[in-house]
Amino acid sequence: MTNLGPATTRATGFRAMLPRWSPRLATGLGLVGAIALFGVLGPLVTGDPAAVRDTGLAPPGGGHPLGLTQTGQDVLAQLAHSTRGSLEIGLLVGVLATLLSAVFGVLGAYVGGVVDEGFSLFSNVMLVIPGLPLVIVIAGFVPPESRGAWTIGLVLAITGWAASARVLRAQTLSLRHRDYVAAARVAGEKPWRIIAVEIVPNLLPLLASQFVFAVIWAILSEAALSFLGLGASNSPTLGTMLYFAQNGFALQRQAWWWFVPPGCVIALFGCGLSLINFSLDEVIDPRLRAVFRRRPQPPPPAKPAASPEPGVLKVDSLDVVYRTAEPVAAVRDVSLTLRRGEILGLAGESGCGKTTLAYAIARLHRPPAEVTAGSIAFHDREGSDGDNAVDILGLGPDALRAFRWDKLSMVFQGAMNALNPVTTVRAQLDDVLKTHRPELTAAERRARCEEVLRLVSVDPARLSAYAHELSGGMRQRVMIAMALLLDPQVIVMDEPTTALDVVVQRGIVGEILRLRDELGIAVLLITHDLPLLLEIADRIAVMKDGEVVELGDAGQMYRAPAHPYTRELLSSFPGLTEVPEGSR
Ligand SMILES: Nc1ncnc2c1ncn2[C@@H]1O[C@H](COP(=O)(O)OP(=O)(O)OP(=O)(O)O)[C@@H](O)[C@H]1O
Repeated sequence: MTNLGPATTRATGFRAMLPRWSPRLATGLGLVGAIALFGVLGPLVTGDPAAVRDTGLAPPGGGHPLGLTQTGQDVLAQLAHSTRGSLEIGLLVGVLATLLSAVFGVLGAYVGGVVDEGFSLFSNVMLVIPGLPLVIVIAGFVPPESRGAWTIGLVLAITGWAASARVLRAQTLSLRHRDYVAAARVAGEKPWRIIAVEIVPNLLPLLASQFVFAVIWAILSEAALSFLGLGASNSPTLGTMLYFAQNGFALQRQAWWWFVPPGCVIALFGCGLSLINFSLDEVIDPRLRAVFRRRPQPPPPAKPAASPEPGVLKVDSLDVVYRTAEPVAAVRDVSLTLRRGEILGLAGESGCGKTTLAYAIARLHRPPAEVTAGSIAFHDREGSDGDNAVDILGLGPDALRAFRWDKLSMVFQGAMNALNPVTTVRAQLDDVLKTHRPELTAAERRARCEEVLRLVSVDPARLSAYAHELSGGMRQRVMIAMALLLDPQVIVMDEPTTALDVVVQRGIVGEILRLRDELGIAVLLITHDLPLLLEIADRIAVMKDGEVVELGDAGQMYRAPAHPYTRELLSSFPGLTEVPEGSR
């Protein structure tokens, strides 16, 4: 049993946007930092890279740690100056390309309408023009005498921003519909402030990652251009160094010290920036952290079968931990039994672990969530309790696929958004039947789809509707119908009526009761809504900080709550005190 606290402190605000320290990030920063330092300080101590000596081509040694070129120039001095030149171009392109992509991606998507369409069209046109050939054409038009680092940087920036702009546009389109952005708009905040305060901070990890990518791209492209003789002709870069090495037949003359060092600096710099980029990816998608760090653990060994208490689902001493940087023990030593045909309510404040428990029961938890102790047993209708027991945590992938939805199904939190927007209701219901009941004919499947829709009081004509053509309550009913398709013995419902108005909520609650009575399904009903549970649940389990603090008959709990937290929860619904005793 873990001793971890349910709540932990986390990095907030700007600190939350910084990548976590890891060997990968340390190596990346080390490589980039060392090369940047070499580029900044190297030219100050290595002397004149253009100074010609009579010695000619010479390998490392004799006061020249990296040898001499064929004209007697010091390779180390050239490398230092070239590194500085390449870094300048990388930085310039990184800044310019990120700015251009932010203007065309973020601004367009936020303003919308014609501006967005215009910006989007322009980005798409830039995207389909092949990058490097365009750079070669543009660079070829600029006369060599005015082809400095700035010109090349500008050319690379103009050709390299479009892909990033599309990614930023997609992300901004998603962000601008979030509730907090709508709230800022309703509060009368000015558009520039909404972009600067609400949208851009959320895009920072993405912008940083795109900046890093643009720098890598610029350094590699500049090297390619220089190699072709189209690079910055009046300022040294790693690319021009390679160009001169190639012109001086360094490879044929086995003068490795001339071309290997610039090649290595390019490779190591790209490698360092890529490692930093991976760490930034983890900031954009924090789920990657846990996935990179942990492999899924095998489920704990099942405990010996418990006493034959009647029940279709038995959770015994279950612990679920989120293995994040500061592990969160979201479910702690939970034991409960769901009886056949019973509605068992699970109540508790937000964050107490209800959803985590529901997901663990359906084996839908994903890393970083991990069941660290306990067992979940399902007792099949076909056998007497204790026989035919299925150890849910021990099921293999195929057995789990066959078990889930067939014996135990789920109505998810926010189910209204769980329907696929681009396929009809029929197609979605049909898919479940095709997977689990391949023996059914098309006509039988259609009949079953119509039957379950009728069960939840939705007109079967709606089978050909898309999600957007249904009301919120209808979508919720369709989700319940989907959970009923295979005639399961248990349905776990996570907040099935949240976000619905009271009238629709009433209707759905009525359906749940009726289904329980008619089909004998056991329901584990999770909700914040304690009055609702008091009304329809047979028994209620109250959770606090990951533990079940009270479990008992709903009427009894209403009349005489045993745990102080249950009393507190009940008193937070003042209307409950007005309900005459025994009215349930
Ligand atoms: N992916 C995750 N990584 C780390 N901690 C998590 C993760 N998901 C949930 N938690 C933590 O686990 C605890 C339980 O969360 P859970 O979603 O189960 O609560 P809940 O009771 O269902 O809340 P609500 O009613 O608001 O949905 C919370 O402290 C939450 O912060």
